[in-house]
Amino acid sequence: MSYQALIERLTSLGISFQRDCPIAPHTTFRIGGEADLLCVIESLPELHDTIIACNSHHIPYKIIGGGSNILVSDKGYRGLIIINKAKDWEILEDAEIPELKSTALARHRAEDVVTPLEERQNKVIVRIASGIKIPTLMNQLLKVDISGLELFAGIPATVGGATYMNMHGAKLFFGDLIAQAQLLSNGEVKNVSQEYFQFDYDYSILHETQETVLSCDLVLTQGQSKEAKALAKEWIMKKKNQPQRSAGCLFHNLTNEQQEKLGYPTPSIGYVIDKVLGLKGKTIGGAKISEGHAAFIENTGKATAEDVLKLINEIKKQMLLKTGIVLQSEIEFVGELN
Ligand SMILES: NC(=O)C1=CN([C@@H]2O[C@H](COP(=O)(O)OP(=O)(O)OC[C@H]3O[C@@H](n4cnc5c(N)ncnc54)[C@H](OP(=O)(O)O)[C@@H]3O)[C@@H](O)[C@H]2O)C=CC1
Ligand SMILES: C=C(O[C@H]1[C@H](O)[C@@H](CO)O[C@H](OP(=O)(O)OP(=O)(O)OC[C@H]2O[C@@H](n3ccc(=O)[nH]c3=O)[C@H](O)[C@@H]2O)[C@@H]1NC(C)=O)C(=O)O
Repeated sequence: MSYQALIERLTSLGISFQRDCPIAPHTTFRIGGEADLLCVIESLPELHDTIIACNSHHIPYKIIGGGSNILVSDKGYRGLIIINKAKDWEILEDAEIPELKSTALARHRAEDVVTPLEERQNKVIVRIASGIKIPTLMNQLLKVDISGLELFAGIPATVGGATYMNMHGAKLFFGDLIAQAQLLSNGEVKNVSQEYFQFDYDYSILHETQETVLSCDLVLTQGQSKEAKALAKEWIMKKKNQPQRSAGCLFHNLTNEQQEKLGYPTPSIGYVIDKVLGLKGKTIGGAKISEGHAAFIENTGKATAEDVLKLINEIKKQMLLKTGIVLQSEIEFVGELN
């Protein structure tokens, strides 16, 4: 693959890049080989222009947001890795507040659904660039007395990754808050509403279309920041056992039907890996099933992607043997993995 034309284009746009650059520092796992090319973009016009340049020179690219839901191959990535750090946001004054649907209500029993701070009369729409990290955004918004993200406190995802995966915190899904989004689709910018995404558990239509989220218009709450701060603190505390050098929960929790059929007290896949499969603490190379929460694999220092994959396969094998359930891993794989 020749990168010369792309390099010339990026240079003329003033976008700096590195060759043969390690991807691991841009992921929460801290695992992965080198990218042939890697650039860090700081604004939406840069993100837009970089993708257009890749398309016109037929160079594969991959966007990394928080890098919190990916496992990067030990062989790295052939193409351009784009680290998205576009972080502007603005309140859209007088924007119409649409009726929104909830993935949570479609999936869980209504009485189980936790909604963020019930009193939501004073709604506000905020347009947010896709590269900002959720904790940074939450804190900046709380400073101007806007709440609504507290159930996602402590999740190191960006707005783009959270949309792509329909991130959840408790039983609130990120897509539940999206009024509209601005996507880059085949070189064109388009506005789409919540319905377009077909949000489900760890799913949006972006898995099929490969469009890029430039920004999202979120319906948030004007006020209640004091209560929101307390709730955010509570969720951060609840997650204190979860390891940092990981990619979140590796598998979906059980469905209500699976849980009932197996007679387990919780749908938590962490519970199953720990108490049913007895695999908590199992280690392959530098990868370990976390002692803090067994749905996480953690990098104890020098784990490779191969180590993590072997551990994932071991969990899948034991799960199938003991419960008959075929587990699907929920993380995205980047580059060539065996
Ligand atoms: N509940 C929890 O405690 C935790 C949850 N998570 C989950 O991790 C997710 C990952 O977020 P993040 O770390 O930012 O994502 P990542 O950087 O890990 O990227 C994950 C995927 O999101 C896609 N993506 C990233 N940015 C964009 C964008 N602007 N437009 C379209 N697609 C994009 C990429 O797909 P591609 O380039 O192929 O389009 C990639 O495959 C969250 O949604 C959350 O669900 C993670 C950790 C903990
Ligand atoms: C980390 C993620 O989200 C996490 C989120 O952080 C936590 C917040 O409490 O709630 C979910 O975990 P979870 O369903 O395992 O909830 P927890 O409250 O941690 O555990 C539920 C029950 O399982 C038990 N449990 C959990 C882990 C474990 O190793 N052993 C165990 O016995 C716990 O004791 C508890 O009784 C999300 N997981 C999924 C797949 O929905 C993610 O999606 O990446």
